[in-house]
Amino acid sequence: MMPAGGAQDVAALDVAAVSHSYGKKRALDNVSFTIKPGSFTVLLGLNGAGKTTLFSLISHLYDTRQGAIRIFGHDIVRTPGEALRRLGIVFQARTLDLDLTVQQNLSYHAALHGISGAEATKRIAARLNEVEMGGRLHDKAHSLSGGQMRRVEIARALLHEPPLLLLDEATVGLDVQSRAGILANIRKLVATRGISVFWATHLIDEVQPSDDVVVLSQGRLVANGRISDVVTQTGARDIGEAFRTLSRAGEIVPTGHGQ
Ligand SMILES: Nc1ncnc2c1ncn2[C@@H]1O[C@H](COP(=O)(O)OP(=O)(O)OP(=O)(O)O)[C@@H](O)[C@H]1O
Repeated sequence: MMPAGGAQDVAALDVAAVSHSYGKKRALDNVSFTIKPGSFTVLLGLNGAGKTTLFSLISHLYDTRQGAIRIFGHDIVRTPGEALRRLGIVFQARTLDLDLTVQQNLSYHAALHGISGAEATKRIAARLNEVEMGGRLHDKAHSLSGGQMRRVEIARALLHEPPLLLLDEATVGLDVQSRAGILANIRKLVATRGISVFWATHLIDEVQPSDDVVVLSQGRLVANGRISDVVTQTGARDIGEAFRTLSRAGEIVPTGHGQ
């Protein structure tokens, strides 16, 4: 099933010539790329590459002053309501209210999107089941593990049925098993529901050759395309080596990270 995001040929996300500065610090420099509908696209970059800045612009936390960002054709500055309706976000920082139950956390978010009553109840149950958290509806958020909280946040981000989901370092701080479980869950959503996912990480082991990738280094786009093609273009043996080469091209590999 394809989600109702827009025509098939419209990009899920179109980032066009976007720059952003904090005072004199240029965090993003003329970045352009698109994300195809129904794809899993990885945003790779070492610390300080500009990933969080890019996500803040896409989610309209910051104004895009240079360049344009469109979500399924809707400009985030000119038509933020239309654009944001199509976007779900899981931030790096934990955002559940720990004193509320899982259901209360999700009901609150549903209400913000104008979803209430039986429809909210139905959607909350369906989304929690998808992330294997259906049995925890009435538990307080503080009783969940870090990985379980992340799953609930993913369910919450999908309540308004956005066709594009952004996740900013969603697996940071989790153990290997939780990381793998969450990643598998998200990949399943792409395969079964046709959602487009933009997954920011600095962990190479979360990437598969068939994924699309956007590589940022020091605020510049240094590679974009199917991972297997990017690996071939850089003459590397694997994505790890390709990423190290691309990071060196951006002159940002810190001591001990490059070789
Ligand atoms: N509020 C701010 N004020 C000044 N400089 C900032 C601010 N936020 C980010 N920067 C700088 O902009 C650049 C990009 O930062 P950003 O947080 O977007 O990178 P990132 O790829 O998300 O890194 P990390 O994984 O460490 O969060 C960095 O050099 C950072 O120091």
